Amino acid sequence: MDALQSEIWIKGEKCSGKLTELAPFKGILKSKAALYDYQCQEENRELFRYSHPDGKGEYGFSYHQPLSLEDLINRRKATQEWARMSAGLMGRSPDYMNTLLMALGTAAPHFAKDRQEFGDNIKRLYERARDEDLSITHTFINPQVNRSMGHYLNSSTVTAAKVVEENKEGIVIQGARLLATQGGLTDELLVLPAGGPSFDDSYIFGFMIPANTKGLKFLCRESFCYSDCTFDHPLASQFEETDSIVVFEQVLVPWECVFVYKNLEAMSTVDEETGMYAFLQYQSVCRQIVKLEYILGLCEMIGDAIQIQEYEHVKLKMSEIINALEIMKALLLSSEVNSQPNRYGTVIPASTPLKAAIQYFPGVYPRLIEIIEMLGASGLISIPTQEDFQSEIKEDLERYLQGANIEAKERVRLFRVAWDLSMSAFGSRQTQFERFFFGDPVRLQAVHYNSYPMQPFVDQVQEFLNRIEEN
Ligand SMILES: Cc1cc2nc3c(=O)[nH]c(=O)nc-3n(C[C@H](O)[C@H](O)[C@H](O)COP(=O)(O)OP(=O)(O)OC[C@H]3O[C@@H](n4cnc5c(N)ncnc54)[C@H](O)[C@@H]3O)c2cc1C
Repeated sequence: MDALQSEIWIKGEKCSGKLTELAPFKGILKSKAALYDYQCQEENRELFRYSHPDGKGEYGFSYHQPLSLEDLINRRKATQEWARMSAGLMGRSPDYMNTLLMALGTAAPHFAKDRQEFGDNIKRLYERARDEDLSITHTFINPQVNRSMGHYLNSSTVTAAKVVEENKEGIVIQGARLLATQGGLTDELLVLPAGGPSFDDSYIFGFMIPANTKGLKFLCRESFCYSDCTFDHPLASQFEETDSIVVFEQVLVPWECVFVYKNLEAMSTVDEETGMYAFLQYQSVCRQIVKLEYILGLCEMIGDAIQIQEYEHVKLKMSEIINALEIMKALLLSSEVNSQPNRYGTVIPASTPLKAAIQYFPGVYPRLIEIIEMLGASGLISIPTQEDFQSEIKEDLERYLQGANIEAKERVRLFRVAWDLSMSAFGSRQTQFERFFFGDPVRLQAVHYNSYPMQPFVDQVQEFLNRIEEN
């Protein structure tokens, strides 16, 4: 990441020097490095690495094409093991995008239908990313300038990224996209057409380019990592991913990086051909389950620290978390049990239960955060810092902030985690992330309804009606 020298802006300044030493980024980069280190440890080899039949080498699990249910289950175990290293808080751990690239790259003939070289390109991009174990960010959304139904993307004022020139070397992109989580903090950037109606084919492209490509700028939001003290900011100091607007300033995308171009048909059938959404949802649901496990454990520890578990409403709230966890686990299992190979041999988890999970979680997550706040109460506010515990008021804190069976500093450490997950800027952003990261929940629900096989249920009711004898 230090060597790339990608163009990253934060708080009005262009970053220079080593990213791994800059306050907003060093925590998340260290946490990502820990994932790769863990994957490389000899004792984790079986779970995290696989050998390709060509015998060329060993690769990270997230690039593995599952060819059996066993492969899929292994993918789940590895995904969740990685997710546990961040308590499910790293929404864009590298396996998210690697999984997408695997789904696209192993379905190369789909892209070759348009132009043979597009099939070759996606296969080569996948294999290079796999061989070098690259990390990738993505940006699939146009700027939020005007979302009205009749809005036509005006070509005289380019806002959404579009092709402005095509030449021998490639396509030239001008405009912006949002919202790249970890934008600038990955090796590469993957771009697919933004959803919704497209009146103009200059907005239809799919490519992957290095993050340091000339003209590519990552405009980061303010960092929510206010200090690197892990006692004061236990989560933000490690897992603040940053989000950025991606600006393309006359970016030349070489032809060899392009795999979709001005072909709406290739995009409208891409999910059915590659299973890409099912795989992205599968990775997300695996991670969300881990997050739920941590929320459940955290709430139980809060309850124990101040001895509130005997109260009926506390039990009810705890059972809400348990229900959410069990529902998500059941949906994930259903997606595995009903998985099917596609025409390229890739075993794709069933999409219907995953769609249900990916819509259910954004609804239930804010409620779970509310439960943390309701159980923690003032404990989420009475959270002195590490410096306070090292100062003259130490004895006061130790006496007045002790728990029922836990020392004050340990109790504050626990409640600080709860605060950072719920009430801090980092925690609020986590809630917004879970609401929106897979797309607008409103439109996702509509898509699910539109694609759900309704006829068998209608037939069932019709048969039932037919059986009722008139009197
Ligand atoms: C923390 C965070 C991280 C993210 N990370 C990434 C990332 O890494 N990569 C990436 O590509 N994207 C990322 N996203 C973007 C995410 O995909 C979008 O937020 C999501 O698709 C919704 O789009 P939008 O934010 O532009 O909302 P809008 O589409 O602008 O919606 C705003 C409101 O208007 C309503 N609305 C708008 N249009 C319609 C319509 N046609 N019909 C009905 N209602 C409508 C919506 O329901 C919503 O209430 C991230 C978002 C967040 C919040």
